[in-house]
Amino acid sequence: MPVTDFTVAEKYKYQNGFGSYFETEAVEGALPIGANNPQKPPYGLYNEKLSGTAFTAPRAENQQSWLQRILPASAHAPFEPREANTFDTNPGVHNREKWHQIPNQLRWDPFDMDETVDWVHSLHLVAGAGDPTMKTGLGIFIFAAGKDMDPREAFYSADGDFLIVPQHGVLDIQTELGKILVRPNEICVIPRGIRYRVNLPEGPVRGYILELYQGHFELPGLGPIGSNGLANARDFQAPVAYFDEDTENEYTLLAKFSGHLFAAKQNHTPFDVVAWHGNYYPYKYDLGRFNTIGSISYDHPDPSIFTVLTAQSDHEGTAIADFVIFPPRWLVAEGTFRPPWYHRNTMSEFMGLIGGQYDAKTGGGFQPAGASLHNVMSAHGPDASTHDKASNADLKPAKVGEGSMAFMFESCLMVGVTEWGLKKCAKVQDDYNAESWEPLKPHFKRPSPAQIPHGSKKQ
Ligand SMILES: O=C(O)Cc1cc(O)ccc1O
Ligand SMILES: [Fe+2]
Repeated sequence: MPVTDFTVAEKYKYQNGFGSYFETEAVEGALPIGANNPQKPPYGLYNEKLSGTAFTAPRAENQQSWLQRILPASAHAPFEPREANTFDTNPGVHNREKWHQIPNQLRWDPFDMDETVDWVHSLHLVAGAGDPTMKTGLGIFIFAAGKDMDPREAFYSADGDFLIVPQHGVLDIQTELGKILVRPNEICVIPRGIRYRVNLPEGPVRGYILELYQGHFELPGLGPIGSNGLANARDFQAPVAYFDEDTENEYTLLAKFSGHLFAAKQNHTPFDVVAWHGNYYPYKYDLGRFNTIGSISYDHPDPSIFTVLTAQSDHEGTAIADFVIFPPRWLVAEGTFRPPWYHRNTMSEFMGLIGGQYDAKTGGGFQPAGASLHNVMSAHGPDASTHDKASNADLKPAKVGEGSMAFMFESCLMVGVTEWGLKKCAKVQDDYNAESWEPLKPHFKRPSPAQIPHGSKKQ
């Protein structure tokens, strides 16, 4: 069920639609009419373009917004490196950190809360591929924070778009373009460059982030499903313009740039956008609104039917990142082994669990706030206890995943694991294979020799 049903009063106002062209004014008349660069913009504001794609990107892909603000984003002192020895989320490039490329199936126990840090310092890169300096690939982060960001700080990532999946706690996000409240079972996307500040109104938070170093997320094509279904465009919500007015106090702008942290001072608030229009903006989506589609005859379909958002590579149908969910749903397939099949995938699969239990792993080792990684061609599938139950189940219609939400970041890229992800976090389970697949028993019943025309030898 949706988190944001009609009975829950929302703290902030939104405008609805995915990829829509929005206009929003916190002060009526702040957007110039019929021009982007009038000699004298309304109310003495500055206008500023924020480009999310190359100027010359095809019209259908082009993303940008025009911001009407009290002072331009460039009005700050030069950036200085901050925490250069500790803040590095771009392994390989600066040689302090390196990727571990390993074929093992990996599973992590729930990641710890950390109440001592704010949003910026809560970001732990666990896995990824590519390089933000080349605008290729993705980074997968775990976040765990217990402190509000300083009210005089704003953060942005020049490296990519953040797809944020909270698992615990509430994120109150003030962005340049307005405010968004994000709770578990909701997600939000903060595109590259947008400045924001995260408050934690209900205490500690924890969750997952996919940072997309190339392109942007879009809704998957629906093919024969038709014009509605899966995540519907109107359920995506963008903030309305909201601004602070402060040109007296000192603020710090924090930038994540090639995985490193930089800081610059400025003597005015970064949150001074009075109005904006465009199609480059942060947005949120309530996973409870996903219209889940599945087999109503037989067989287990590909999980692509559960794709919420996709970011395509240059090869259509092959994603740099798919965000896929496994919501509560009815399984009715007849004569079918209903959980996921055993498989090896040319794509890599990183999974997390927001709450409840995932129907492919009923053995107990895949827990909320934990994770798993099945890399390119790393074999996986239901654990032995799930196989046993599902092979003998009475195939009545059954609701799976009640109160549960698992998700997958699926990528065509082989993902490496960081030193933190493999060792420092101390959450990798050493009994994943032993618990999941090694206990599987052969059930092969050898037919009579006449039934095996080409022969085979029993050892
Ligand atoms: O491995 C997993 O649990 C994810 C998954 C689910 C599914 O229903 C089919 C394929 C797949 O990779
Ligand atoms: Fe899989």
